[in-house]
This record gives sequence, structure tokens and C-alpha cells, in this order.
Amino acid sequence: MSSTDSIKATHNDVPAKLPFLRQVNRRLLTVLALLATIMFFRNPAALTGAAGCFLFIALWSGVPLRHMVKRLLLIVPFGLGAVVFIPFQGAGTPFMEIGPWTATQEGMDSATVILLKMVCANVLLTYLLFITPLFDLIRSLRSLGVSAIFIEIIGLMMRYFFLLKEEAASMVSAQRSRGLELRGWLWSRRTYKRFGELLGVLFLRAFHRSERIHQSISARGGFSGGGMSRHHGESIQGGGSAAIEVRDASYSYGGSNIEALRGVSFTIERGVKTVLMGPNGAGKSTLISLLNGLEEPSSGEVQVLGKRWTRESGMRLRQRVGVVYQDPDDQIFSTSVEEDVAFGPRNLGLPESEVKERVADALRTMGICELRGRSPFELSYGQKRRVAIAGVLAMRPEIIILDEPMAFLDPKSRDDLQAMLDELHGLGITLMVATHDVDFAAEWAERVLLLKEGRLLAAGTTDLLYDDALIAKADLHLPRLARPFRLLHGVKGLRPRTVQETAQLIWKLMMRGPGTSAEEDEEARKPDVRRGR
Ligand SMILES: Nc1ncnc2c1ncn2[C@@H]1O[C@H](COP(=O)(O)OP(=O)(O)OP(=O)(O)O)[C@@H](O)[C@H]1O
Repeated sequence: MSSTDSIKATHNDVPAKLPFLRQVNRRLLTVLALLATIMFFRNPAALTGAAGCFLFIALWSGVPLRHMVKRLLLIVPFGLGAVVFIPFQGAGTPFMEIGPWTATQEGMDSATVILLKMVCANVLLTYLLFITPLFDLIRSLRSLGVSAIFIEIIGLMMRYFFLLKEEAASMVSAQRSRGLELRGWLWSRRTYKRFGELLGVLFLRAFHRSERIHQSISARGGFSGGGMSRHHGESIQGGGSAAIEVRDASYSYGGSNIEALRGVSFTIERGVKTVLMGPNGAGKSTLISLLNGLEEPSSGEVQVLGKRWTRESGMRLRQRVGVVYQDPDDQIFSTSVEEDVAFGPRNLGLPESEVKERVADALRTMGICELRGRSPFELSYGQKRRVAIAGVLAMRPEIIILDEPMAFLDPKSRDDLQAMLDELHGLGITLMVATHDVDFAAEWAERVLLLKEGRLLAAGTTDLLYDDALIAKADLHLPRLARPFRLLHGVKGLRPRTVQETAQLIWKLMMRGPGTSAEEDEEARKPDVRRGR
């Protein structure tokens, strides 16, 4: 069970016991009012009494004592850090001396008051968060008139809180499976060192993730300050016939000598289904950033939809070229599925009726209408991926680029996704899929781009995927359906792409014996042949 699942389960299991606090709005208002009130308290005894009352209510409402103690312990270092110098500031009755410094009685009282306020606030917020699903909490904030931007920021912070928590948990369990000993950790210097390393890696991961989510928000107009108006005057089908034209493009990441792309040239016509393939580090993601206008080539030229775009004009390009990133958690950031899908169209400045229509269309195309009111925190990986694609679809782009869309999907979801890609293609959208999946590429694509170490090895039809030498050079392997034919004597050049084509070739081999050749292979591919898997 993931942490979000457990939180959800806890919320469902523990209803608020005070009847008037059953409604989230009232609960939220009550807690906010209590928080505001205790801020005016100056008396340590009164604050201690208040903390005791809040603690009693929280425990009575079902918050486990262990959970409460854990939360309180969490604030101890911050609380002490915040108040430790207060007793030594200002004049007053001397209380104690540490070296040249004198703590005063008045200073000690101020520090105690601040610490007690922190405890009160922590108990109240723990109570609120424990008995209220976060999504409901945010919905209530919205209904209380808190600004949308503020809520989006809270949503983002919540998203990262859970992601970081889950990443930290998975890193600790990975380390434990490799011998990290947590028993007696208090006394072990080695464990402290290991935790320090883990913390560093966690921050690095968080940094990279925030970079990706920033890209994703920016791609959907999130930082345009409302200036991302729809290109009304701009012809959707403007420019030449090519959707993408890359000429001798190179790219190096700033501060590194690594040339992620070196003199890459290719053209993709509109409406063509293309796969971008290559081993890890080949430059696929970098190329996607160039095509989406997030980066500009260091040299050479990238033209998308007949225009050369700069990083500044890239915002308008991203209305027309949608990118679906590999990890949907990098892309989903709003507090409900509907909000998330509506994020891009709202940034286009469209009227609310059109936003709603686009959202409904995108959800329908992705088959996730029933998820519209759900929190993205509660979705499975496959569902999140659909939401991410719906978010891009709602922008009505002319080109959609998907980075490893099949990764981590179960077989049924893969088939669904492939069918959905065909549906999008039927709508006239130019599709480019970066993938390592040769079987999918062979069956689905019309055009193949093979990259390695930043260079374009080859560009052409799916026949490239059956070229043993080229495939080996690109660190790929032959499509599975073609492999058995390689073992048969006298059978050459067969390139079955689907199970249906393979069955036909096997049937022909059985009827005629070895000698079935590339011509018969072509025969099996004729349009009247219904494709199956
Ligand atoms: N932010 C960065 N800073 C410096 N170098 C980078 C950065 N991102 C990628 N690179 C380097 O650029 C090269 C191409 O990386 P890229 O991520 O484009 O490859 P990829 O084909 O998408 O790989 P994968 O299949 O593993 O996702 C690699 O050598 C990589 O180390």
C-alpha cells in the first residue's frame, strides 16, 4: 500500500466525532479560528491548557497518540532552533549564564510562549490533516474564496510532499534490502553517514523532479501570466507540408562538454506516426526538448510546423506541440483530474464553456470520464498516464510527442494506449513516440528515427528495424515476430509486423515450403489484411 493509500484509508476510517465538525468547511474554519485565537495568547499556563484541550479533542476524534507524538517530535528541532537564542536577547532579570551570555527570565518566558504556540498549531493541524482528505481540504479552501494560484501552489507542495515521502521510503527500503541496519541507528556513526548520503540524493532527485514539473507547467502555459492567448490569427495548418524539419542540429548542455546531439538532420511529414529509438543517453529526450521549444540548438536549425522557434516564442509553439513526459508525476500537478486537464486550456485564455468542452472531449478520448472529480494523488500509474495525455490533448495540439509512453504499463493498458494513439492519428495529429520497444515500433510506426550517442544512425521506414547490422549498432534487437524466421533455412527478408502477418507467412511456408521471400512478405502486408496482435 502506498503512503497516499494509507492516508486515504485512515481518513475514511476516522470520521470527525463532533457532529458540527463533520463538514470540511466548518472544520477548516474552526481550526483557522482557533489558530488565530491562540496567536493572541501570552500566558504560558493558558497556552498549556489550550494545547491540552486540543490534544484531548484530537485523541477523542480518533487520532492515534503515536501519530500525534511523531508529529510533535517532528517540530522539536525546528521549534528549538527557532527559540534557542530568544532568552539571550534584550534586557531583563538574569535567569542563567552560559559563558559570556546571560539568559533572562523574560526571554525564557517569550521562548516558552512561542514553543507552546507551535505545539498548539501542530496539534490542530495534525488533527485537521488526519481526519480530512487533503483533496477535500483544498476544495474547501477554494469554496472559502482562497485564490486559485495560492491553491495551485498548495497543490504543488502537497504533490511534492507525497512524492518526496514515497521516494524517501523507496530509497530507504532499497538501502535496507542492501544491508542498511536500522536497529541501534542512534549510536551508529555509519548509519548517520548513510542517512546523510540518502538525504543528499533525495534533494538531488527533488531538484530534477522540480525541473521537469516546471517544464511541464511551462509547456501548458503555466508561467505565461495570462499572455498565452490562443493563436486566433495563426493558421493551424500554416507552414509547409513538413511537421518537423531538423537540419544539422547539435546541442550541448551548458557547463558540460557532452554533446547530447551532433549534426542531426531529418524531416517528418504531417500526420506521420514516427518512433524515435536509441539506447539510454542517445539524445532522445534532448531532441524532444528542441522540438518543444524548451531548448534551442547550439548550432543548426529546428523548424516545427514550418517555423523556426526561439525559447521566447516557444510558448506559442507549445500550444501546438504537446509533450507527454515519461513519468506522469512530472506532468500532473493540479488538485483534481478535471482541474489538471483544464490547466492548459485556461492558460490559453479560452472562455470557460470552451474549456469545459475541451476537458470533456479529452477525458472521453482517454476513457477516464469517471475520474474527473478524483484527486490525482489517488490514481494508479496507468490512470495518471491517461490524465497526463488528456492534459496535452485538451491543448488540441497538431503534434504530440510521447516519451516512453508504454513504460510500466500492464499489457491491457499497452494495447489500450496503442489503440488510443491510432485514434489520435485518425484525428490528423502527427505523433512521435520515443521508445525502446522494438515490437511496438515495428507494428505501429510509419517512420523510424534511430539515434545513438547524439548522432542519427538512420531514418526511414520500419524496414530499418529488420536490418541486423543496423539494429546491433543501435543497441536494439530484432522484433520478436521476425526472430523465428531467422532460424529457418532458405527463408530470407521476411519482415512481419503484426501477429496476423506472421500467421499468414507461416501458413505460406507450410503450404509452399522454404522459399517464401520478401515478395510474399509484401503480399502479407496488403491493405485488405486485417491487423491483429
Ligand atoms: N541536464 C543535463 N546536463 C548535462 N548533460 C545531460 C543533461 N541531460 C542529459 N544529459 C546528457 O545528454 C546525453 C543525452 O541524454 P538524453 O536524456 O537526451 O538521452 P535519452 O536518449 O533520452 O536517454 P534515456 O533513454 O535514458 O532516457 C546523455 O549523455 C546525458 O548524460
